[in-house]
Amino acid sequence: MAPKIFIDGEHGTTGLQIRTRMAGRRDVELLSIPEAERRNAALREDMLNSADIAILCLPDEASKEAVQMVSANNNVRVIDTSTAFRVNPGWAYGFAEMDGAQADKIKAARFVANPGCYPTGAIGLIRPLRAAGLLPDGYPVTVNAVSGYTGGGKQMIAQMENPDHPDAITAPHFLYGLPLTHKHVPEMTVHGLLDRAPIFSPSVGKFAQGMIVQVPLHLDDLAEGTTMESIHAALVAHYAGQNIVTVVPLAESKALPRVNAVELEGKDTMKLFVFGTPGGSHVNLVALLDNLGKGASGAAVQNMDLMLAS
Ligand SMILES: NC(=O)C1=CN([C@@H]2O[C@H](COP(=O)(O)OP(=O)(O)OC[C@H]3O[C@@H](n4cnc5c(N)ncnc54)[C@H](OP(=O)(O)O)[C@@H]3O)[C@@H](O)[C@H]2O)C=CC1
Ligand SMILES: CC(=O)N[C@@H](CCC(=O)OP(=O)(O)O)C(=O)O
Repeated sequence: MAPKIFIDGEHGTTGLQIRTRMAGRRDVELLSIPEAERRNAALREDMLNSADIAILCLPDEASKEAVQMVSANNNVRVIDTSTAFRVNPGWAYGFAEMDGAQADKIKAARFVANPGCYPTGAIGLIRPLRAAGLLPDGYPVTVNAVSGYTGGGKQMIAQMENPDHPDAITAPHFLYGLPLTHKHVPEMTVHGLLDRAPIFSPSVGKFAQGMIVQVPLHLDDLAEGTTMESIHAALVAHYAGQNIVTVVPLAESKALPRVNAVELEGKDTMKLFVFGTPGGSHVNLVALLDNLGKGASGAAVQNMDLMLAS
């Protein structure tokens, strides 16, 4: 019998994209509730407890309630796409490529926390350098990013797409998270293996799906002898043997005049770049992804497939 999957929040931005990715699959059975009943708690509880895997695409508080609804039922495994459980040690962090053991942890887990979109880029760049000893303790990491507006869910989509919305946003590109306390900072710190929280400055552009995450570094303050080439080599070694996260060859990135935030729209992969000048004193590490692909729905389906393979 095909495993049953229930997407709680299936009519929201992340949920809909997961549904699209599952369309036509015969190896799983999708349980579904009509859109008008999406907040019917009794019906949701029933569906959640009938699933082999429940994928939660809800705000944090609703996710916590959904987890409560299945906590006594060991037959149900959970993938949560919210921020609620990402630094909870009882949950596996759903970034399979972040180190060699992570895919097996996800396969075996009952509870999997799907990473945030920005942390996927930031951790993807930072963790291999921490693991290789290139990024020393105490280094003041900064993370600057731009996201497509679908990252803000249904509400921001309406603000960006509907000029008559009472809170319509007309800016083509805006900074937010200005108090520097964005909810993704703990996750970047813990899974980036950082001993100091990074300064994180996010922004949104007037495009639906796509994301650039930048981590600029001073080579003089890294482990002695670290160069642009050794950073690139560490990333290449870290991501060897899989095809979701690719490290762009230095010769290729050197020839690029610009990086297009929407290049990976609709794709579930991530590209990493190392920019700088050979012999120079600075590098800029860049991750390119779709906030709804490897940054959310694509990662959730990848995690579901790992869990089903266990
Ligand atoms: N968008 C993105 O790029 C990413 C999103 N995420 C996370 O995924 C989760 C979902 O976000 P997103 O899809 O963007 O949000 P949306 O607002 O687009 O969708 C959320 C869905 O959940 C429903 N919902 C809200 N509260 C409840 C409740 N109490 N009970 C049942 N259903 C409820 C909403 O219904 P209603 O329409 O009635 O409000 C809506 O259908 C969030 O935790 C978000 O942080 C993670 C990574 C990236
Ligand atoms: C553009 C935008 O608003 N983005 C969201 C993050 C989207 C994401 O990664 O989702 P989680 O909330 O699940 O972490 C934000 O900054 O809150």
